[in-house]
Amino acid sequence: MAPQKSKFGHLPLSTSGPVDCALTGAALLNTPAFNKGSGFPEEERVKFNLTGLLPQAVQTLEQQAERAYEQYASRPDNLAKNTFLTSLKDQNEVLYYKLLEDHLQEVFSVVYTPTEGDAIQRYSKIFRRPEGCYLNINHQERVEPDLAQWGNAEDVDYIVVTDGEEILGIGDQGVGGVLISVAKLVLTTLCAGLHPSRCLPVVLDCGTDNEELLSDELYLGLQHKRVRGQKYDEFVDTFVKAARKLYPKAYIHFEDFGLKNARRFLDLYRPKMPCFNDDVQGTGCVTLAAIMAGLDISGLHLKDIRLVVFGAGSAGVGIADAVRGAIATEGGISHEEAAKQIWLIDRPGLLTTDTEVSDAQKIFVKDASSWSDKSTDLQSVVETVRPNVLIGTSTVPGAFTESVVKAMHKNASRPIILPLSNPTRLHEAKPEDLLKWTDGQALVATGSPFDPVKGPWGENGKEVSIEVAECNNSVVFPGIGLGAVLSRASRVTDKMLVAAVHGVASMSPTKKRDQKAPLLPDVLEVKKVSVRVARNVIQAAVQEGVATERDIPEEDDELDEWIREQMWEPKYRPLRYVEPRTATRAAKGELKKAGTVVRDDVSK
Ligand SMILES: NC(=O)c1ccc[n+]([C@@H]2O[C@H](COP(=O)([O-])OP(=O)(O)OC[C@H]3O[C@@H](n4cnc5c(N)ncnc54)[C@H](O)[C@@H]3O)[C@@H](O)[C@H]2O)c1
Ligand SMILES: O=C(O)C[C@H](O)C(=O)O
Ligand SMILES: [Mg+2]
Repeated sequence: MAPQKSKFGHLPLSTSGPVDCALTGAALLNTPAFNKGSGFPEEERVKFNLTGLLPQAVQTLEQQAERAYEQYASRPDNLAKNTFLTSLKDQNEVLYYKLLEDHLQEVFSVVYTPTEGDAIQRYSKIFRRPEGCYLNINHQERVEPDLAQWGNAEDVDYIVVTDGEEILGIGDQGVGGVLISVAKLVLTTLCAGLHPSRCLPVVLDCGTDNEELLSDELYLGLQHKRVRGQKYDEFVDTFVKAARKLYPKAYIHFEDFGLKNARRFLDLYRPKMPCFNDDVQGTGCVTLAAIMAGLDISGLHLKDIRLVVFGAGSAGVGIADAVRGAIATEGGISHEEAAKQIWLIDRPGLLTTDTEVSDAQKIFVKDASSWSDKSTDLQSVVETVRPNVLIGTSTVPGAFTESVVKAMHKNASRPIILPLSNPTRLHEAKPEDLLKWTDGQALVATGSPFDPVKGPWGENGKEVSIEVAECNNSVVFPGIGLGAVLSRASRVTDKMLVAAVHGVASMSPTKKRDQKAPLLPDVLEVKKVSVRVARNVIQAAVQEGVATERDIPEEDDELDEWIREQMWEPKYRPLRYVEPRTATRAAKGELKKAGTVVRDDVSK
């Protein structure tokens, strides 16, 4: 079968056309990127020496997905389901993504927040096979050769890297953090069609300060305290430099680094390469989009915002920055002026000129003298500053008490309240309580998924069901990554991020003027959202002069088609046999877990 040519010509990520493969027999069945199991058609069974290794029936991907779903559904709990899916991914990648796509709503929380958090905590207990690239702080000379095993310069588009120090809200998980890199990449494929074989999950193993892991003899990482200081900085820098050298086009996504490091590395590397910190920037973008949707419903504007952020770490300050930028841009005022509308609270209470703060927090501190006669805890701050938006990124469950919420509601008829701490048990409040305490008036979105809340908040006390949007960076990071990868952006600029926010906000169900609509698009819309976000990001990259890809279509419709054509989909593609001697490394299946890289035929 001749490779299908796109009307756009050369598309490095195109997913149509046959796949070159030099593997045969059992080796082919054991290579998840090529394996089709009972889905191998008759002629491929003959050509690739599979007859005798498979039962006779040739089944469709749909039939296989049905069977796999039945097996999945029979697992007793979410962690067992998560483990089942990990094994499936290890056997047949197309079938895995097909199952996820067919049951998106149901599986989202199983492959991602919150169940992935449980899998990470139990990493060394439930481990079966390695996934991703494990780098060792004690052997920095091996960073480059270890990373080089993942392919040639053209083979990697997207890298997620973590050092495992601040995983979700569950703290230091050491080497188990690799599973957050894996999960974020599953979403980039599922939600934005990044080619699964062109994504690379990395964990920087620096040791761990988690005593439980240190005393667990089954722990799989370096069993010593976290290395910090100069050696740690050198390790991160060695990794970044090696990644840039080996895969010069790859986009680097930093995930779940510790508070002190997340911002520092972002500031250091951002001006030099296409990189992104999801906890700071992704969370900032999606939360700003949710706030904008909430303002729309309550008839307010960015200039009216009075925002209290509880938990001023990576996510909290990232959100504050995004909101500050938006207020400044809309109002044509300085960032210092805009910061006056935002109050940050952390362990010591409100951050004031008397509190020790980080560089990133500095712009938000309030004059201590004007607070000298007042308490600076959450309740007092809410009573004093009368916020209309309250955000939780503190990992303190239940911090938004009835009394705090009622005090806020006194001055804000439609308070926007976003408890974002993950996993679910760490949320600052439950949606049902927030709605109960505010007579159904709170505009709520949460960091992890929650069921709709029923209550007597319709006309004449009629019972209504209120859907709660998930305000998770997963709404936006896949689309930002897709846009950056397709435009081959040399940087990720502020304007590209603002464009992403507008992309998400434009798809909020509240645009239909439904006062009870969730603030953000539903998970089922996720691919459409990613295309929209990618379009905005690409257009901003072109305007900013950082897009290095030529031939990017100008018109919206054509650009959307160009984006969609390059998104990988879970479909079986015909295999074309190539001699091992002449095969590329990818086709030989030598790369990544003994062979999950697939070279797209159309790029030749
Ligand atoms: N929904 C999302 O998309 C999303 C994105 C990123 C982070 N998060 C969640 O947000 C939480 C924080 O993540 P992070 O990366 O910012 O972590 P972080 O460690 O950088 O920040 C947490 C902050 O909360 C503060 N804090 C702790 N106890 C407090 C208390 N009693 N009172 C006030 N402040 C307190 C800490 O001092 C720290 O500054 C986590 O639960 C994480 O899962 C959610
Ligand atoms: O991973 C998530 O669910 C969101 C976020 O990146 C977090 O660290 O909590
Ligand atoms: Mg995170």
